[in-house]
Amino acid sequence: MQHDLTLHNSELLRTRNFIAGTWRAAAGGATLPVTDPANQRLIAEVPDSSADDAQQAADAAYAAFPAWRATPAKARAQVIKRWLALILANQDDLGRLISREQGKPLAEGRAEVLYAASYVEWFAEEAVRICGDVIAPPVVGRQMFAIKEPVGVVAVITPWNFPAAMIARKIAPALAAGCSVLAKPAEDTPLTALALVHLAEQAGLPAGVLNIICASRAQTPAVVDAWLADGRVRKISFTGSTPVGKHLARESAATLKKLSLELGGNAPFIVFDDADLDAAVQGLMAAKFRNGGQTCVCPNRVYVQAGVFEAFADKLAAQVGALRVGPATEADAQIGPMINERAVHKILRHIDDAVAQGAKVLVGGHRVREELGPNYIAPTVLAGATKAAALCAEETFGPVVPLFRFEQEDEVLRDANDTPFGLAAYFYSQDVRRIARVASALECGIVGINEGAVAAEAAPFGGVKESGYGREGSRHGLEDYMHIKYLCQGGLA
Ligand SMILES: NC(=O)c1ccc[n+]([C@@H]2O[C@H](COP(=O)([O-])OP(=O)(O)OC[C@H]3O[C@@H](n4cnc5c(N)ncnc54)[C@H](O)[C@@H]3O)[C@@H](O)[C@H]2O)c1
Ligand SMILES: O=C[C@H](O)CS(=O)(=O)O
Repeated sequence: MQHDLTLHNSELLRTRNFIAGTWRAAAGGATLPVTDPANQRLIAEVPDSSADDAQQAADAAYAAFPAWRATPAKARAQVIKRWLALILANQDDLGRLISREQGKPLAEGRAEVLYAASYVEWFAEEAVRICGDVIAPPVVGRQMFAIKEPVGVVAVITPWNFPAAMIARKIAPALAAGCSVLAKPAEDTPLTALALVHLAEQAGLPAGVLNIICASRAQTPAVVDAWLADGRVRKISFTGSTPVGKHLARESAATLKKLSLELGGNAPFIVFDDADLDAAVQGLMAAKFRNGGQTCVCPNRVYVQAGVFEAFADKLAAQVGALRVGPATEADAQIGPMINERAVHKILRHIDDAVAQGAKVLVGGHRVREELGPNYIAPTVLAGATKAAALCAEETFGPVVPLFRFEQEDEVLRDANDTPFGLAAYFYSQDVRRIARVASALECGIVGINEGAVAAEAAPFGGVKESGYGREGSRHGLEDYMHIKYLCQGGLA
């Protein structure tokens, strides 16, 4: 059953699983609703899959892998390029689909399509540059080679905050490497992923090479656990929360699967007293309020050196207070609804906890636009939060900026690194020696130096510590979908 989502290309609204080249309902016939976070209205219903569906998908992917692996890299690249062309040709519809099911402003939805497409383009090009080594033999009569081979069947599990980009930056390298794919998108935002798979089918991807099944939060463990227990599934590529990432790491040990884990963050954003304050404010606005703060790399703690604290706080509060909150249907909306009530409750808990411990609300701090629904939070700046505040240890994943004052560099580096997470960090300084020291001292995978917008397909994206391991994008992104085989040929003396 579908509701009022009109697309230029109506074929993009898919409400079935895609297994072995056919669109089908869940084996048990169950469905789950996909609702618009802007107003809680039903958009469509998709299959609520079970372990049976997971098994069927794994059968299909395993059967399709040998032929796809044997397909010349150039031919694989051509299919991926056709997929790219179809994604770009459907940018408007895909952008609207993203905004509708995830809630982000339409401009951000359209931009995400281009971001997703940039990964597809990157790995279409990388596919034909997979090279190995010819090794100088240490003894006479021997030839030695190191070749790269696809790992096999890959399960990709993705979050709701970037419904197109997160799945594209997994499927594209997997296909480029010659792997076959099992995809399980987030229960809140399956429609974009289903549309992308439809376009991959249109691009001529052979049946069984790419399979996608949807599942509710309740059914997802059964689906993914079936893949975890299946020895034919040789890799899990996961983007999501650290607790789920740890679960996948534990459960994949039984069959020693290769893992890529892009997990939670708790990014510090540091403003030193020698920073360009206007640039720092702009950088923070870009990093923090993209997708309403619902990104894994957005600043979660903002440290400002004492000498510039008041000036920075004033500049920031003025900009944050001017942000417009509303649904994607409002052209001037800059901050959309949060994804669901659970997310809203966490954000409000963080604000209330910080205030209870002495923080002052400079702007925001409450729900807004409640006539539209319960998921709208006012962009918020807090000053004077303590280290004991929940928002210091936990990822808020919303439009909340807690400002912390600091005196010395060594003090702020200690605080910045005082977290089990290590995904992204940002700092603003114009002192070249400080830039070198701080960039080296920060414990994370991504550092923005006088820059708040770090995402790019050419960059290795990933974290350290409990933000996971593996890298997505860049020339490193393909390695996670391949292994190296050493060939030693003797008898040539
Ligand atoms: N590092 C990154 O690139 C990155 C990107 C986006 C989001 N994230 C992180 O993801 C989190 C927010 O996304 P989320 O709420 O969708 O995360 P989540 O971990 O709840 O869900 C992510 C995916 O895992 C699935 N899942 C949930 N429970 C599972 C289980 N027991 N077994 C198998 N799969 C399960 C979900 O259905 C979803 O598809 C945040 O922590 C954010 O930092 C990280
Ligand atoms: O939320 C996580 C995304 O990976 C952030 S980004 O779009 O890659 O910067």
